[in-house]
Amino acid sequence: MSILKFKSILPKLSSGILRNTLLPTKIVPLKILCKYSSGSNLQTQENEHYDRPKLLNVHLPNTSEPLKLHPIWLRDHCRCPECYNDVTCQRNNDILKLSDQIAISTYSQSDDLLHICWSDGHKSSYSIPWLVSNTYDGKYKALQEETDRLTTWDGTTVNLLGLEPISHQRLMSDDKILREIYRRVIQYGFVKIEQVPPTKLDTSAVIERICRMSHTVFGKFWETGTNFDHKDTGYLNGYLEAHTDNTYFTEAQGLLVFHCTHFDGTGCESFLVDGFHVAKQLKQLDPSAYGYLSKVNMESEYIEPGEHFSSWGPIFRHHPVSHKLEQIRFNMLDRSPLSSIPQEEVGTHYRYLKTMATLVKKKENEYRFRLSPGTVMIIDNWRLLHGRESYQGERVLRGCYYSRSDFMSKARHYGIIS
Ligand SMILES: C[N+](C)(C)CCCC[C@H](N)C(=O)O
Ligand SMILES: O=C(O)CCC(=O)C(=O)O
Repeated sequence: MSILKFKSILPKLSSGILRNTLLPTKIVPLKILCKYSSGSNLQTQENEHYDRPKLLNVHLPNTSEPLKLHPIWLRDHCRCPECYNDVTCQRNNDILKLSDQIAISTYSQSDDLLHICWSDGHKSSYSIPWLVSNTYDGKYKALQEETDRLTTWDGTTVNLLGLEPISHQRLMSDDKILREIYRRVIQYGFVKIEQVPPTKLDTSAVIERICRMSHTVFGKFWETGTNFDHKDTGYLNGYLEAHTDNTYFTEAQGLLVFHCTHFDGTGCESFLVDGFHVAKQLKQLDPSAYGYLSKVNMESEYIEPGEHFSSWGPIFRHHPVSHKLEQIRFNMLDRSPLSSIPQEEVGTHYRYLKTMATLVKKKENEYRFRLSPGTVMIIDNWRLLHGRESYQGERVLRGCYYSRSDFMSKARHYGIIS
């Protein structure tokens, strides 16, 4: 086993709220002094095998375990212009040309770079902070151990978040506010933009300034209250219990944007429920209900002339690596006929579903307010549930969806998630 020692400080740790704490936000130029280990530390394993190769061990300061690097991984991750196109940020390599027999001929170090000459004559240089933050130990394992840093709330604590209003004028003139908008959505599940002129043009300009509108079956920039061009209760004036949208899409739209541009009537109070808070309550109240609703697949559907959407999944969906709660799919109106449960077991199913629905409907969990002309609201549709009371009179609600992938791409760009 080859051993390489680096004596230095570790790269600065990230401050992003959802970032893995072990990952550097950027590669900080480091003064790393490389000291090769003495003869006794330089070991060569006998019986080298494809899965038990000579690993290059890089000793970093303040860590007990060395960073272990397999030659084939290192050769595959060469970032030279021949192997990697840093304009397209894509690899150039053909994986089948990557030799299993590849071996390190020599290695050296200068500042924070590790240089390698390969047995095939190729030369590579790697930034050591980059190696730390892109390998199993530095990234994947850290992601598995990540703790939740979101701020969940109920109907009382939501008023204590102390969020400064964000004005239309500020949004349209100050690029820096965009990061804050993304931060609030990720941290709290919603954000409001105030003093937006209640016109179609101004609403769409606000929407487009933040992210791309998504084009779904409902169109891009939709309007309700004035038409019934999609056969959904959202287009009518009745009571809508708290729900998430698009439980019937394979990827539910990530964010919802609402702007009530006209209201002349009575009723129509809106409410939001922090589904992640409800999840915590359920876990505490009835852990087996939480476990069940995290596991059992339910089908949801949306049907209108010419369309039939369907998707399967549990109510609580967890991240495949961190196992943290990632998405709530909860819309009791859009449930398909229940076929995923043998009839003998449906009693338990309804009992768990009702336990969850009771928590969702708990008054203490609801953040109540009126959506009124001037306020554009962005809501995390993977976390918050939204609803409204019935109303009489005239109302125009405009809005759009942002896809999860699009919104998270920007949040990552702003350094809020990793
Ligand atoms: C938001 N907008 C009015 C366009 C569509 C509403 C769709 C509501 C539907 N029941 C669902 O849960 O997805
Ligand atoms: O009309 C509203 O305020 C909410 C509509 C709604 O819940 C929906 O369209 O999903």
